[in-house]
Amino acid sequence: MQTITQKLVENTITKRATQTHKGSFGKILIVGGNDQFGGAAILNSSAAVYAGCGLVTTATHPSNFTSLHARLPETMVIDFTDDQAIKTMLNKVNGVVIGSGLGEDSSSLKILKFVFQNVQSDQYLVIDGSAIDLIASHNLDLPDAHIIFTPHEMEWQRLSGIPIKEQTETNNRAAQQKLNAIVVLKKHHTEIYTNQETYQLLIGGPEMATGGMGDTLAGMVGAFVTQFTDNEINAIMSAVYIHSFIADQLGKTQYVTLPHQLIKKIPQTMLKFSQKAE
Ligand SMILES: NC(=O)C1=CN([C@@H]2O[C@H](COP(=O)(O)OP(=O)(O)OC[C@H]3O[C@@H](n4cnc5c(N)ncnc54)[C@H](OP(=O)(O)O)[C@@H]3O)[C@@H](O)[C@H]2O)[C@@H](O)CC1
Ligand SMILES: Nc1ncnc2c1ncn2[C@@H]1O[C@H](COP(=O)(O)OP(=O)(O)O)[C@@H](O)[C@H]1O
Ligand SMILES: [Mg+2]
Repeated sequence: MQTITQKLVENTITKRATQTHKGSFGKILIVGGNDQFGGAAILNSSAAVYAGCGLVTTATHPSNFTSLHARLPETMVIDFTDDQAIKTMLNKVNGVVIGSGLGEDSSSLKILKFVFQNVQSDQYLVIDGSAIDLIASHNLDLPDAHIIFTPHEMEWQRLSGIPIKEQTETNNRAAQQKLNAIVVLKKHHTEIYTNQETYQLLIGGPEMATGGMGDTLAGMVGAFVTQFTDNEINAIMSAVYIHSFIADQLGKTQYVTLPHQLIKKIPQTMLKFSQKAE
Protein backbone atom coordinates (compact mmCIF):
# COMPACT_ATOMS: atom_id res chain seq x y z
CA MET A 1 0.00 0.00 0.00
CA GLN A 2 1.34 3.42 -0.92
CA THR A 3 0.97 6.53 1.24
CA ILE A 4 -0.65 9.68 -0.15
CA THR A 5 2.02 12.34 0.22
CA GLN A 6 1.84 16.10 0.53
CA LYS A 7 4.25 16.34 -2.41
CA LEU A 8 1.75 14.59 -4.68
CA VAL A 9 -0.90 17.14 -3.70
CA GLU A 10 1.48 20.06 -4.26
CA ASN A 11 2.21 18.78 -7.75
CA THR A 12 -1.48 18.28 -8.54
CA ILE A 13 -2.91 21.63 -7.36
CA THR A 14 -1.17 23.76 -9.96
CA LYS A 15 -1.36 27.51 -10.49
CA ARG A 16 -4.23 28.50 -12.76
CA ALA A 17 -3.42 29.55 -16.32
CA THR A 18 -4.47 33.11 -17.12
CA GLN A 19 -6.17 32.52 -20.49
CA THR A 20 -9.08 30.65 -18.92
CA HIS A 21 -12.69 31.10 -17.85
CA LYS A 22 -15.21 29.30 -15.60
CA GLY A 23 -15.71 26.62 -18.24
CA SER A 24 -12.02 25.73 -17.99
CA PHE A 25 -12.30 24.42 -14.44
CA GLY A 26 -15.03 21.81 -14.57
CA LYS A 27 -18.80 21.76 -14.79
CA ILE A 28 -20.62 19.39 -12.51
CA LEU A 29 -24.12 18.26 -11.76
CA ILE A 30 -24.83 17.32 -8.16
CA VAL A 31 -27.81 15.05 -7.61
CA GLY A 32 -28.90 14.60 -4.02
CA GLY A 33 -30.65 15.98 -0.98
CA ASN A 34 -34.24 14.78 -0.60
CA ASP A 35 -36.73 16.54 1.69
CA GLN A 36 -35.05 14.98 4.75
CA PHE A 37 -31.39 15.39 3.80
CA GLY A 38 -31.19 18.89 2.29
CA GLY A 39 -28.02 19.55 4.26
CA ALA A 40 -26.20 16.90 2.25
CA ALA A 41 -26.92 18.78 -1.00
CA ILE A 42 -25.79 22.04 0.57
CA LEU A 43 -22.51 20.50 1.77
CA ASN A 44 -21.91 18.62 -1.52
CA SER A 45 -22.48 21.74 -3.58
CA SER A 46 -20.60 24.13 -1.29
CA ALA A 47 -17.61 21.81 -1.21
CA ALA A 48 -17.59 21.64 -5.01
CA VAL A 49 -17.79 25.42 -5.45
CA TYR A 50 -15.17 26.15 -2.78
CA ALA A 51 -12.90 23.47 -4.27
CA GLY A 52 -12.83 25.48 -7.48
CA CYS A 53 -15.34 23.83 -9.79
CA GLY A 54 -16.17 26.44 -12.45
CA LEU A 55 -19.90 25.73 -12.70
CA VAL A 56 -22.05 23.76 -10.28
CA THR A 57 -25.70 22.85 -10.80
CA THR A 58 -27.59 21.09 -8.02
CA ALA A 59 -30.50 18.78 -8.75
CA THR A 60 -32.36 18.41 -5.46
CA HIS A 61 -35.79 18.37 -3.83
CA PRO A 62 -37.47 21.75 -4.42
CA SER A 63 -37.89 22.22 -0.65
CA ASN A 64 -34.10 22.75 -0.55
CA PHE A 65 -33.92 25.50 -3.18
CA THR A 66 -34.26 28.47 -0.81
CA SER A 67 -31.91 27.23 1.89
CA LEU A 68 -29.34 26.14 -0.71
CA HIS A 69 -29.42 29.52 -2.44
CA ALA A 70 -29.26 31.36 0.85
CA ARG A 71 -26.07 29.46 1.73
CA LEU A 72 -24.61 29.22 -1.76
CA PRO A 73 -25.72 31.71 -4.42
CA GLU A 74 -23.02 30.38 -6.77
CA THR A 75 -24.91 27.17 -7.56
CA MET A 76 -27.83 26.79 -9.96
CA VAL A 77 -30.75 24.55 -9.05
CA ILE A 78 -33.08 22.11 -10.78
CA ASP A 79 -35.78 19.79 -9.45
CA PHE A 80 -34.26 16.33 -9.19
CA THR A 81 -37.46 14.73 -10.52
CA ASP A 82 -37.39 16.86 -13.70
CA ASP A 83 -36.03 14.35 -16.22
CA GLN A 84 -35.78 16.86 -19.05
CA ALA A 85 -33.78 19.33 -16.93
CA ILE A 86 -31.44 16.55 -15.78
CA LYS A 87 -30.95 15.36 -19.34
CA THR A 88 -30.14 18.88 -20.53
CA MET A 89 -27.55 19.28 -17.77
CA LEU A 90 -26.03 15.87 -18.52
CA ASN A 91 -25.31 17.16 -22.01
CA LYS A 92 -23.31 20.07 -20.59
CA VAL A 93 -21.28 18.79 -17.65
CA ASN A 94 -18.10 16.77 -17.41
CA GLY A 95 -18.87 15.29 -14.01
CA VAL A 96 -21.74 14.14 -11.81
CA VAL A 97 -21.87 13.60 -8.05
CA ILE A 98 -24.85 11.50 -7.04
CA GLY A 99 -26.21 10.03 -3.84
CA SER A 100 -25.45 12.24 -0.85
CA GLY A 101 -28.76 12.53 0.98
CA LEU A 102 -30.62 11.16 -2.07
CA GLY A 103 -32.67 8.79 0.08
CA GLU A 104 -33.74 5.29 -0.82
CA ASP A 105 -37.43 5.49 -1.70
CA SER A 106 -38.93 4.77 -5.13
CA SER A 107 -38.44 8.36 -6.26
CA SER A 108 -34.72 8.25 -5.31
CA LEU A 109 -34.32 4.97 -7.21
CA LYS A 110 -36.02 6.43 -10.30
CA ILE A 111 -33.68 9.43 -10.26
CA LEU A 112 -30.60 7.22 -9.91
CA LYS A 113 -31.70 4.95 -12.77
CA PHE A 114 -32.40 7.95 -15.00
CA VAL A 115 -28.93 9.38 -14.38
CA PHE A 116 -27.34 5.98 -15.01
CA GLN A 117 -29.22 5.73 -18.33
CA ASN A 118 -28.12 9.17 -19.48
CA VAL A 119 -24.61 9.67 -18.11
CA GLN A 120 -21.95 9.67 -20.83
CA SER A 121 -18.92 7.42 -21.04
CA ASP A 122 -16.40 10.30 -20.89
CA GLN A 123 -17.96 11.79 -17.73
CA TYR A 124 -16.79 11.35 -14.16
CA LEU A 125 -19.44 9.85 -11.90
CA VAL A 126 -18.92 10.11 -8.14
CA ILE A 127 -21.30 7.74 -6.34
CA ASP A 128 -21.88 8.40 -2.63
CA GLY A 129 -24.23 7.73 0.27
CA SER A 130 -27.75 6.58 -0.63
CA ALA A 131 -26.80 5.84 -4.25
CA ILE A 132 -24.34 3.20 -3.03
CA ASP A 133 -27.02 1.58 -0.91
CA LEU A 134 -29.54 1.67 -3.77
CA ILE A 135 -27.08 -0.06 -6.11
CA ALA A 136 -26.50 -2.73 -3.48
CA SER A 137 -30.15 -3.30 -2.54
CA HIS A 138 -31.47 -3.29 -6.14
CA ASN A 139 -28.45 -4.96 -7.72
CA LEU A 140 -28.20 -2.17 -10.32
CA ASP A 141 -25.83 -2.42 -13.28
CA LEU A 142 -23.24 0.32 -13.44
CA PRO A 143 -23.20 2.67 -16.43
CA ASP A 144 -20.22 3.20 -18.72
CA ALA A 145 -18.48 6.22 -17.15
CA HIS A 146 -15.41 7.06 -15.01
CA ILE A 147 -16.90 5.77 -11.77
CA ILE A 148 -15.60 6.69 -8.32
CA PHE A 149 -17.33 5.20 -5.29
CA THR A 150 -16.97 6.95 -1.92
CA PRO A 151 -18.42 4.50 0.64
CA HIS A 152 -17.88 4.45 4.40
CA GLU A 153 -17.26 0.98 5.84
CA MET A 154 -20.93 0.06 6.23
CA GLU A 155 -21.80 1.26 2.73
CA TRP A 156 -18.84 -0.77 1.44
CA GLN A 157 -20.12 -3.81 3.32
CA ARG A 158 -23.50 -3.39 1.61
CA LEU A 159 -21.98 -2.86 -1.84
CA SER A 160 -19.20 -5.45 -1.74
CA GLY A 161 -20.72 -7.98 0.62
CA ILE A 162 -17.54 -7.91 2.73
CA PRO A 163 -18.26 -7.57 6.48
CA ILE A 164 -16.39 -4.64 8.04
CA LYS A 165 -14.10 -6.96 10.05
CA GLU A 166 -13.06 -8.74 6.84
CA GLN A 167 -12.32 -5.60 4.82
CA THR A 168 -8.67 -6.43 4.24
CA GLU A 169 -6.67 -5.05 1.34
CA THR A 170 -6.87 -8.39 -0.49
CA ASN A 171 -10.64 -8.74 -0.08
CA ASN A 172 -11.29 -5.10 -0.94
CA ARG A 173 -9.13 -5.32 -4.04
CA ALA A 174 -11.03 -8.37 -5.31
CA ALA A 175 -14.33 -6.48 -4.91
CA GLN A 176 -12.89 -3.37 -6.56
CA GLN A 177 -11.79 -5.41 -9.58
CA LYS A 178 -15.30 -6.82 -9.97
CA LEU A 179 -16.80 -3.33 -9.87
CA ASN A 180 -14.11 -2.04 -12.23
CA ALA A 181 -14.32 1.39 -10.60
CA ILE A 182 -12.18 3.46 -8.24
CA VAL A 183 -13.14 2.96 -4.60
CA VAL A 184 -12.45 5.53 -1.88
CA LEU A 185 -13.08 3.51 1.29
CA LYS A 186 -13.65 6.16 3.98
CA LYS A 187 -12.60 5.44 7.54
CA HIS A 188 -9.80 6.36 9.89
CA HIS A 189 -6.90 6.22 7.40
CA THR A 190 -9.01 6.08 4.27
CA GLU A 191 -7.90 3.70 1.51
CA ILE A 192 -8.17 4.28 -2.23
CA TYR A 193 -8.37 1.30 -4.56
CA THR A 194 -7.62 1.85 -8.24
CA ASN A 195 -7.14 -0.79 -10.93
CA GLN A 196 -3.38 -0.69 -10.38
CA GLU A 197 -2.66 0.27 -6.80
CA THR A 198 -3.87 0.82 -3.24
CA TYR A 199 -3.19 4.14 -1.53
CA GLN A 200 -3.62 5.05 2.11
CA LEU A 201 -4.22 8.38 3.81
CA LEU A 202 -2.25 8.82 7.01
CA ILE A 203 -3.75 12.11 8.18
CA GLY A 204 -7.19 13.04 9.53
CA GLY A 205 -8.72 12.00 12.82
CA PRO A 206 -11.78 11.73 15.07
CA GLU A 207 -12.33 15.48 15.04
CA MET A 208 -13.90 14.71 11.62
CA ALA A 209 -16.63 12.43 12.95
CA THR A 210 -19.58 14.73 12.25
CA GLY A 211 -22.51 14.06 9.90
CA GLY A 212 -21.93 15.70 6.54
CA MET A 213 -18.16 15.15 6.45
CA GLY A 214 -18.48 12.54 3.69
CA ASP A 215 -20.94 14.67 1.72
CA THR A 216 -18.25 17.35 1.79
CA LEU A 217 -15.61 14.95 0.48
CA ALA A 218 -17.87 13.81 -2.39
CA GLY A 219 -18.25 17.41 -3.58
CA MET A 220 -14.49 17.95 -3.36
CA VAL A 221 -13.74 14.78 -5.34
CA GLY A 222 -16.19 15.88 -8.05
CA ALA A 223 -14.59 19.32 -8.27
CA PHE A 224 -11.02 17.97 -8.34
CA VAL A 225 -11.50 15.27 -11.00
CA THR A 226 -13.22 17.71 -13.36
CA GLN A 227 -10.66 20.45 -12.71
CA PHE A 228 -7.29 18.67 -12.50
CA THR A 229 -7.82 16.47 -15.52
CA ASP A 230 -4.21 15.44 -16.20
CA ASN A 231 -4.39 12.55 -13.76
CA GLU A 232 -7.71 11.46 -12.31
CA ILE A 233 -6.16 9.33 -9.55
CA ASN A 234 -3.92 12.16 -8.33
CA ALA A 235 -6.94 14.47 -8.36
CA ILE A 236 -8.93 12.07 -6.18
CA MET A 237 -6.02 11.56 -3.79
CA SER A 238 -5.55 15.32 -3.51
CA ALA A 239 -9.20 15.84 -2.59
CA VAL A 240 -8.97 13.12 0.06
CA TYR A 241 -5.74 14.58 1.43
CA ILE A 242 -6.83 18.23 1.55
CA HIS A 243 -10.14 17.28 3.23
CA SER A 244 -8.31 15.67 6.15
CA PHE A 245 -5.44 18.19 6.10
CA ILE A 246 -7.87 21.06 6.76
CA ALA A 247 -9.64 19.06 9.47
CA ASP A 248 -6.30 18.45 11.20
CA GLN A 249 -5.45 22.16 11.02
CA LEU A 250 -8.82 23.10 12.52
CA GLY A 251 -8.43 20.29 15.03
CA LYS A 252 -5.46 22.07 16.61
CA THR A 253 -7.85 24.60 18.14
CA GLN A 254 -11.22 22.83 17.98
CA TYR A 255 -12.43 19.63 19.59
CA VAL A 256 -14.67 18.93 16.57
CA THR A 257 -14.43 20.25 13.02
CA LEU A 258 -17.69 20.99 11.24
CA PRO A 259 -18.06 20.31 7.53
CA HIS A 260 -19.13 23.88 6.73
CA GLN A 261 -16.06 25.23 8.54
CA LEU A 262 -13.79 22.89 6.62
CA ILE A 263 -15.36 23.96 3.31
CA LYS A 264 -14.59 27.64 3.97
CA LYS A 265 -10.88 26.80 4.33
CA ILE A 266 -10.59 24.95 1.00
CA PRO A 267 -9.67 27.95 -1.22
CA GLN A 268 -6.84 29.23 1.00
CA THR A 269 -5.50 25.71 1.49
CA MET A 270 -5.50 25.07 -2.27
CA LEU A 271 -3.61 28.32 -2.80
CA LYS A 272 -0.93 27.26 -0.31
CA PHE A 273 -0.50 23.89 -2.02
CA SER A 274 -0.40 25.51 -5.48
CA GLN A 275 2.47 27.74 -4.39
CA LYS A 276 4.63 24.82 -3.30
CA ALA A 277 4.81 22.89 -6.57
CA GLU A 278 8.31 22.12 -7.87
N1 LIG B 1 -27.14 16.83 6.87
C1 LIG B 1 -27.55 15.83 6.06
O1 LIG B 1 -28.46 16.00 5.24
C2 LIG B 1 -26.89 14.53 6.16
C3 LIG B 1 -27.24 13.51 5.28
N2 LIG B 1 -26.60 12.32 5.25
C4 LIG B 1 -27.01 11.34 4.24
O2 LIG B 1 -27.78 10.37 4.89
C5 LIG B 1 -27.79 9.17 4.14
C6 LIG B 1 -27.49 8.01 5.08
O3 LIG B 1 -26.10 8.01 5.40
P1 LIG B 1 -25.53 7.57 6.81
O4 LIG B 1 -24.07 7.40 6.64
O5 LIG B 1 -25.96 8.56 7.84
O6 LIG B 1 -26.28 6.20 7.13
P2 LIG B 1 -25.85 4.66 6.88
O7 LIG B 1 -25.39 4.43 5.48
O8 LIG B 1 -26.93 3.80 7.37
O9 LIG B 1 -24.54 4.49 7.79
C7 LIG B 1 -24.63 4.50 9.17
C8 LIG B 1 -24.52 3.06 9.70
O10 LIG B 1 -23.24 2.53 9.32
C9 LIG B 1 -22.51 2.17 10.48
N3 LIG B 1 -21.07 2.39 10.24
C10 LIG B 1 -20.11 1.45 10.36
N4 LIG B 1 -18.92 1.91 10.03
C11 LIG B 1 -19.11 3.21 9.68
C12 LIG B 1 -18.22 4.23 9.26
N5 LIG B 1 -16.90 4.04 9.09
N6 LIG B 1 -18.74 5.46 8.99
C13 LIG B 1 -20.06 5.67 9.13
N7 LIG B 1 -20.94 4.74 9.55
C14 LIG B 1 -20.47 3.51 9.82
C15 LIG B 1 -23.09 3.02 11.56
O11 LIG B 1 -22.77 2.44 12.77
P3 LIG B 1 -23.24 3.06 14.19
O12 LIG B 1 -23.31 4.56 14.00
O13 LIG B 1 -24.58 2.47 14.43
O14 LIG B 1 -22.19 2.64 15.14
C16 LIG B 1 -24.56 3.02 11.18
O15 LIG B 1 -25.18 1.80 11.59
C17 LIG B 1 -26.71 9.32 3.05
O16 LIG B 1 -27.35 9.62 1.83
C18 LIG B 1 -25.94 10.52 3.55
O17 LIG B 1 -25.34 11.21 2.45
C19 LIG B 1 -25.50 12.06 6.14
O18 LIG B 1 -24.37 12.45 5.40
C20 LIG B 1 -25.59 12.85 7.44
C21 LIG B 1 -25.82 14.33 7.19
N1 LIG C 1 -12.13 8.87 13.35
C1 LIG C 1 -11.93 9.34 12.11
N2 LIG C 1 -10.65 9.43 11.62
C2 LIG C 1 -10.45 9.92 10.39
N3 LIG C 1 -11.43 10.30 9.54
C3 LIG C 1 -12.69 10.19 9.97
C4 LIG C 1 -13.02 9.72 11.26
N4 LIG C 1 -14.36 9.74 11.40
C5 LIG C 1 -14.87 10.20 10.24
N5 LIG C 1 -13.87 10.47 9.37
C6 LIG C 1 -14.01 10.94 7.97
O1 LIG C 1 -15.23 11.67 7.83
C7 LIG C 1 -15.91 11.28 6.63
C8 LIG C 1 -17.25 10.62 7.01
O2 LIG C 1 -17.93 10.20 5.85
P1 LIG C 1 -19.44 9.71 5.94
O3 LIG C 1 -19.61 8.72 7.03
O4 LIG C 1 -19.86 9.33 4.58
O5 LIG C 1 -20.18 11.07 6.38
P2 LIG C 1 -21.60 11.69 6.01
O6 LIG C 1 -22.34 10.67 5.18
O7 LIG C 1 -22.26 11.96 7.32
O8 LIG C 1 -21.36 12.93 5.24
C9 LIG C 1 -14.97 10.35 5.89
O9 LIG C 1 -14.14 11.08 5.01
C10 LIG C 1 -14.14 9.75 7.03
O10 LIG C 1 -12.88 9.29 6.60
MG1 LIG D 1 -21.72 9.52 3.68
